[in-house]
Amino acid sequence: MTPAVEFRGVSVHFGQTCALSPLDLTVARGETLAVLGPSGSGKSTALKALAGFVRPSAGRVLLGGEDVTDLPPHRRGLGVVVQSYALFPHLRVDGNVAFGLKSRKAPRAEVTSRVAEVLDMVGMGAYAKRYPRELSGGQQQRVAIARALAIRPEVLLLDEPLSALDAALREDMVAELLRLRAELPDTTLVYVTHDQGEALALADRIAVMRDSRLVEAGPCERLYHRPSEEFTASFLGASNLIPVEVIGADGPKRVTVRLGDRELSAEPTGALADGAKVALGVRPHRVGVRAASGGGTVPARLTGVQWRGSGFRLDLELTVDGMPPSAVRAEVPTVDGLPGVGEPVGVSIPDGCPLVAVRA
Ligand SMILES: Nc1ncnc2c1ncn2[C@@H]1O[C@H](COP(=O)(O)OP(=O)(O)OP(=O)(O)O)[C@@H](O)[C@H]1O
Repeated sequence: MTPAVEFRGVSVHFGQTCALSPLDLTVARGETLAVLGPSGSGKSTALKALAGFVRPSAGRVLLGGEDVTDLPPHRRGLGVVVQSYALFPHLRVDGNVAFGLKSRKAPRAEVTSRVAEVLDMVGMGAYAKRYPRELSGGQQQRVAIARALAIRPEVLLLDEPLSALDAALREDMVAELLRLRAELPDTTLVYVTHDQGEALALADRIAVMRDSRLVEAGPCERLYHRPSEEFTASFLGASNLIPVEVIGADGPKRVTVRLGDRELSAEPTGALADGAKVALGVRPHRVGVRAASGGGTVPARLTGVQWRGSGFRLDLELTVDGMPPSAVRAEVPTVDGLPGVGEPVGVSIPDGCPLVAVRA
């Protein structure tokens, strides 16, 4: 089927600065793609190239199979929501939401019914006559989403739509976006965020970006549990990357690795070339910490303890003979029975963690 969105070798330069290295990426109709990456990784630039706000230096942008690279933003038929709400301050809520329909010369009756419909969709039906300044941040962002949806776009672009809101409100808004998503099964969503929680909650697939490049793209579950790239493992789920030595393959999906004098079974996430430097990706909550080393544990030193309310974050340094000290983070429910900071401890790592090939 023709993809709803297609980037074909799209790159963007601002003078000497490369803001987007050639990007090849497709989004299927009805799919939610999260574009995830740290600040300055090129996420917004990719979205702006798609929306028509910046012109690619090379490559083509296609919507529904049609090349729109040379079309201005308003002729691309996209809905766009940005971080800063960008509502028109002099227009009431209904005026803001009607704006796109009026500029498309929609009949008055259609404008009225559609405005009421989308405001209800985002739970803002009772606020139609307010001005943006009379609304909270979360309410303004709901209106911005309603405004973007009013023209029934096939593709809705959201650029960090929740980042101006406080943490509790962001979680409520994610739940609302999921509900809205279910009401619009055919609409394609491209959601730019630096927040992995939002990406995992909302997206079908994630495109991970770093340094103006696409690192890898794939279904959320695959990227979270079996990332191919070291950066994905550390950024998505804050995996520890523990250097290990591969000592044998037990089939295509299992290899045995050695960490000190411990042998562990691990799951490879891609082809392992001879001599590849590999790391075991271990989430902090899967790292076990005990008082003394021995008994199947890896020797380590406790370097820091932080109480986080629901549990503790422990910073550790693996002290394996023949290996440089390696920092590891653990999340544990209790520190009862553990020695103080600076003391030796034993770290246990479960079988079945993904093995990430690290390029030398
Ligand atoms: N108008 C511009 N002129 C020059 N450089 C730019 C411009 N816009 C972006 N860049 C640069 O391009 C790179 C990618 O920026 P971009 O805004 O796409 O990143 P981002 O991942 O969206 O970051 P953030 O989450 O901070 O918005 C950055 O190095 C940025 O400084």
